[in-house]
Amino acid sequence: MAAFHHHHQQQHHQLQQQQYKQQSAELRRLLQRLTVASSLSLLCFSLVYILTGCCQSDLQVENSQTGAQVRDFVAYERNWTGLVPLQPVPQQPGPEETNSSGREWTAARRLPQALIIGVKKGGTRALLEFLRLHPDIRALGSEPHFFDRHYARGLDWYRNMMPKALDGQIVMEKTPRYFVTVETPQRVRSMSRDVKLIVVVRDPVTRAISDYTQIISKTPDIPAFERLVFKNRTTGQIDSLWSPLWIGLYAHHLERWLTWFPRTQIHLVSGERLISDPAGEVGKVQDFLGLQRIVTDKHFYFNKTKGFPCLKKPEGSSKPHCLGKTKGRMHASIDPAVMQRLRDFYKPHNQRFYQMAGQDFGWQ
Ligand SMILES: Nc1ncnc2c1ncn2[C@@H]1O[C@H](COP(=O)(O)OS(=O)(=O)O)[C@@H](OP(=O)(O)O)[C@H]1O
Repeated sequence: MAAFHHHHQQQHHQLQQQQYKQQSAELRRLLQRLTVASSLSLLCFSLVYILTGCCQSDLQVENSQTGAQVRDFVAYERNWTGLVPLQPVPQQPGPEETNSSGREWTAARRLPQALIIGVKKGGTRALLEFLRLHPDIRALGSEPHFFDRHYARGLDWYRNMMPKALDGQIVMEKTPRYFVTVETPQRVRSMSRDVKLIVVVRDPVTRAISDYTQIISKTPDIPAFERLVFKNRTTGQIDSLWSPLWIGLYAHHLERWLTWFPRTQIHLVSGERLISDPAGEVGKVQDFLGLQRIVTDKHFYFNKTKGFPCLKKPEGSSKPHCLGKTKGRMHASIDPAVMQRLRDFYKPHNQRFYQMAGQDFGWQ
């Protein structure tokens, strides 16, 4: 009986041990699962983080006419708003975010009140970077191409692209292609009838060569400039529909804008003077925007190596800074006879443009 009792006790003990082992195995499995789950979620977070970074830079490239150009200014991308959510974010601050005078304390995203609409290769990047020194200007670093390429995404998408701005600050962006795209003026007007428009213009012949220099740097196999400018080389007929020449027909493009906006709402900047007297040209833009002239001579110095004005202290940095390598590059040398033919071609167009502009830009 005692033996039976002992045997029974042993069996019970073994059973208990087995149960205990089973339980601890289950616990271990649970722990393992927990570890795997938490590692997985950590991995997911890391992935999302990395992807967010990737999308941001992809978008920057997509949003510029030239990826290189945006990369030139990566150091300046302090206003960049990060990954653009397709869902609108709440724009109005809550009551706790306004002070007793009703003025907003926190910055909010707003649609732009000013646009640099052109012209490609006119000096638009230089102007935008100079204007960014002004504390009352908040400018988007990249080119959003909203009105010409991404219009279907809607105004909420566009607003979310903009940097946050305080009350009284002017929000702006630059997309040089707006000036020459047919549908743009009407679309801009339907966003706001009061928006201020800025166009940097430059001698159309030099501008065309600058444009061509960029094109050939990306597609080295294209024919020579001298071949592309002519529809028929023997008759000397110019191919005015070739994009680098088409863009330079400023009077034609401005006329279109003037059917939607009064002349007073469009400010023309001389691309040549923006180089020879940046403070003077930026001064006039500040007047046009109704801002105090805060960006002045003091902000610029002439960099002899670069051959262009540079910033003593660009936004968010204390070091002097010039624009990147793709700005102010050596142009392809062009047959002087072809240059002359182009000057003759543009002469009447330029005269008409000077009349509309109410100023002579002094192009040959
Ligand atoms: N300060 C300063 N530094 C460098 N470059 C300057 C500057 N001011 C004006 N420019 C002229 O800007 C030309 C490029 O124009 P954009 O910025 O409008 O080009 S783009 O349309 O955005 O590609 C660029 O054209 P290229 O000289 O043909 O490279 C410059 O002549």
